[in-house]
Amino acid sequence: MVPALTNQYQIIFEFSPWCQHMLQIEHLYKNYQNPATEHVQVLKDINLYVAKKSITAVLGPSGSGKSTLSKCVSLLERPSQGSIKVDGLDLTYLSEKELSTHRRNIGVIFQSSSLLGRRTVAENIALPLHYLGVTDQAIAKRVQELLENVGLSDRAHHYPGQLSGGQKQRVGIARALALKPKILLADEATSGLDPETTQSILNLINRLKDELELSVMLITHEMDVVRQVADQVAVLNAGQIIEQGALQQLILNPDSTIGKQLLPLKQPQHLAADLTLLEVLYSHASDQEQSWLNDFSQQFNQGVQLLAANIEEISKATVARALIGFKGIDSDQAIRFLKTHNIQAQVYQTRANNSQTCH
Ligand SMILES: Nc1ncnc2c1ncn2[C@@H]1O[C@H](COP(=O)(O)OP(=O)(O)OP(=O)(O)O)[C@@H](O)[C@H]1O
Repeated sequence: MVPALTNQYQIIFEFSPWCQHMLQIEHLYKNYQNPATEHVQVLKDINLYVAKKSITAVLGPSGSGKSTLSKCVSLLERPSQGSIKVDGLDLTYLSEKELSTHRRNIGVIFQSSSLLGRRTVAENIALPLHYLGVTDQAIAKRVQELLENVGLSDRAHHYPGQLSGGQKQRVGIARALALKPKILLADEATSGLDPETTQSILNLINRLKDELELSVMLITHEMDVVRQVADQVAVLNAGQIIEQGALQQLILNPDSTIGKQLLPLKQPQHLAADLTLLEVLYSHASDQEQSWLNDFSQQFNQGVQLLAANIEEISKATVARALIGFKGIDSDQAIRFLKTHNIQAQVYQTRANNSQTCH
């Protein structure tokens, strides 16, 4: 039973224009109690928000709880505690009957597109509409629209067995969008696809997000996927979120572990012992030239060596992590100078130094 007061608040929240997050997961816990096993806590105090027209990636190693989180968000599994609000409405309070209506707001794409092999592409896409009792004429129109959206108009009468992995996934996306959901939940949607197909599926999800104003939660273990499309990133480890934030902010945070993994720096093999080493981090608009290395040399009248660099185009900006080395310049002075160029710098700990510290 939903208390009357809570219902009122839910209704006010549902229609309020200032509710900027389409999906709000708050203090979510999931425990399992199997007869064969002891009490298992799989998710612990998960707090996660997905804004309208944005992509939040949930990244985590095997066993970290990604599938369980996905099942909780689509309410295939009931959370043990906490709330899952879609457009302001808490789904965890709803009865199974109410849930069957509200679940339509969440379209799910799975790793293997799980299509019915004996149904054509058009019939697979039409399934959710059939279950809802939509008329044949309306179904035909909607399926045509969806086929165009995912670029498969010429495959309507093919069977899944006649499609490539990427095409099957496009059918899965069309089916997930059939009921015009507000949220698209992509659960390992590109796992097992080659890099080119992965890129095309991510481009499609990105385009549909903008055109259909979707909020996307993308569950993945692939770093490349996150780099390519995520606006926000949350890292799940042993059932807890250990880091989260905007993709670019995490990369530009020198203390972020996921930032280092998203934009790693390869340490050169041989580093002269007398070099002062700085790790630098910066971003600038992709059409802006950066001449900070020249400026640095001129300022200190000393040569500077660029020893390693990883430069990526991320969220329409150039983001770089680099290692520079120089002699005869005070490192604090160098760090202060770089700051005037909006470059963050810190003294670089070589692996040899790090292992000395550890021992
Ligand atoms: N029904 C269940 N009963 C008990 N434990 C479970 C149940 N389902 C999942 N778990 C446990 O929860 C943990 C997280 O599992 P989950 O499948 O969510 O992880 P994952 O991050 O999706 O892993 P993978 O990437 O390998 O699919 C695992 O230790 C798993 O054994």
